[in-house]
Amino acid sequence: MQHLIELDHLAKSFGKRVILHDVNLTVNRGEIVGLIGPSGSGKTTTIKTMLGMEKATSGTALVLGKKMPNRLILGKIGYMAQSDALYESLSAKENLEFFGEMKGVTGKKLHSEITHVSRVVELTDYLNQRVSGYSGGMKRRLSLAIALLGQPELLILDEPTVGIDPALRRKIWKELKVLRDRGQSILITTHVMDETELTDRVALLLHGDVIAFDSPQKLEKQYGVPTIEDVFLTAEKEEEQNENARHH
Ligand SMILES: Nc1ncnc2c1ncn2[C@@H]1O[C@H](COP(=O)(O)OP(=O)(O)OP(=O)(O)O)[C@@H](O)[C@H]1O
Repeated sequence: MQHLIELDHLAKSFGKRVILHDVNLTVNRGEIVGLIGPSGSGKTTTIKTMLGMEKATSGTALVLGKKMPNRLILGKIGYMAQSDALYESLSAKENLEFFGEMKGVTGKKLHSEITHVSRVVELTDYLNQRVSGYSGGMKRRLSLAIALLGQPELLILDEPTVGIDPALRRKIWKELKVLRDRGQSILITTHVMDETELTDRVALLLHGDVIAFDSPQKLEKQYGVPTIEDVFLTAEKEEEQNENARHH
């Protein structure tokens, strides 16, 4: 298997509304790929369609070489959805135990992993608290910790750093790089442009198309600008001009 994720001319409409036009994207082993785009550009729809939670209108999506949904494959990836799916009446620790066991991590291994992932997201002191008393940011952090359990070869993280303060965000990125260096692969969506400077490759999603896909450094060079935010603004402007030219 060459790519852990391979999206080939993926398209998705809801009724007459086209959300994804033509999304092409790959994730290789041991790399962090960012998917950025403004709110409503189709990031979550891309992820849900690739995971088979939404049916593609056309095109193909392969995850670990297989078409989703596929239960075996789902057990092998760490997926963090945009909305938290946690057991509110249970403690954080009980949530981690439950989801860890579902992934087949048990006994001492489970407890050492829980200790580690809780540290990464700085929830060690709150593990015995019920999730219903958690803030939004704490719930995001717990969801991320759950996704990391079992050291999955592929992590798919949908806006994992929303509601998380900058210091912890930096720490989380550091951990993601450690995982990447160990050979795990990560697809991460965000609308925080400066976060994508930390990815190996970044796909810019605009109106349901990937308008550019390369390393942040190469994109900055190609567009002759200093940041990914500038790349995005420049690419967006070019797209608009192309659109206008097509209509005149
Ligand atoms: N089930 C659905 N039925 C109809 N429209 C939908 C459905 N799901 C998403 N959409 C529409 O698709 C568009 C893209 O939504 P999506 O959630 O993929 O964007 P996003 O890039 O993840 O945005 P955000 O950063 O705000 O989460 C939105 O306009 C949304 O209203």
